Amino acid sequence: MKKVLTIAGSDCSGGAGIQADLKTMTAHGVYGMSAITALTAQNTTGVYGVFEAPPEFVGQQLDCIFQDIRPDAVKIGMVSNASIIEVIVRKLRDYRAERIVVDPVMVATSGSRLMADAAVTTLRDRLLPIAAVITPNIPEAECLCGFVIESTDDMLRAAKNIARLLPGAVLIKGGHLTDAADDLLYCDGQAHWYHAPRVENPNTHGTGCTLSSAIACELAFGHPLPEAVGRAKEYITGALSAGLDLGKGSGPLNHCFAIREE
Ligand SMILES: Nc1ncnc2c1ncn2[C@@H]1O[C@H](COP(=O)(O)OP(=O)(O)O)[C@@H](O)[C@H]1O
Ligand SMILES: Cc1ncc(COP(=O)(O)OP(=O)(O)O)c(N)n1
Repeated sequence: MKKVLTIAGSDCSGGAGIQADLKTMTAHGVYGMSAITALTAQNTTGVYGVFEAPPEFVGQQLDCIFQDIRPDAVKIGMVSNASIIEVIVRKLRDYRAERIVVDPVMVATSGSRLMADAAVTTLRDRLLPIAAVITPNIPEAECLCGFVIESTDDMLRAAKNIARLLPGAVLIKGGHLTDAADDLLYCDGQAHWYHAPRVENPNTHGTGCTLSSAIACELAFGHPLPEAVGRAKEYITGALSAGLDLGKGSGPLNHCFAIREE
């Protein structure tokens, strides 16, 4: 069985973070493991508290994982401060971790900050260089490229600009542009578009976490990145389309639509 590790924050309401990642991994038929960077008190209406793990404890979790069950791929989500990022980079380099997917989570869709401003520089300079692919949404891509993204042409310009920051690839998610849900992968100097109709579902909590975990699973199976992204995109569209109406705000996805085996 393939093994995939998520390094991310916990969402007690189960829609995003570690919980979304592990559900995605189980639905893909891989063995999921987690190193928790922070506990959040959140639900479908917002994030009400964040309790960061001490960096050395994040390191201890990574030692326990890599010294026992080596992951085939790693997804990194919420990393709220520079010290946590530094320890993750050091450990992943020491253990020569492969197939690293970085979702540069900065702000939850509800508006709450999940990364300190000061950590963005460390993310850019230290974490992005070890990623096979990074998966910013539109506001995160704007933060990395420094200009406003309002169209698919802007997405391409931003992807080329961000690609200069890292040796790996960039997937800009278009979920925050209004008319469709088209994502752009910029990989080895080539643009790959993934077109999908917008699903009329207000319950989108955890879409970014789910997509990045699904990409990590597909990379663990050995699919080349453009194909892995295509398969992950089908998964996210399916989980959104299957619908689930839980909570008073933007509810979680339905991961039960596709319990599948590879
Ligand atoms: N209403 C929607 N219909 C279809 N796909 C969507 C919808 N909203 C988001 N997506 C897709 O979900 C994935 C996550 O995108 P996005 O919501 O932009 O990221 P984040 O959750 O990080 O803000 C992308 O593949 C995006 O295209
Ligand atoms: C613990 C935790 N990690 C990440 C997020 C953000 O989730 P994401 O899927 O990127 O987007 P939204 O759910 O905010 O739309 C989170 N909320 N909590």
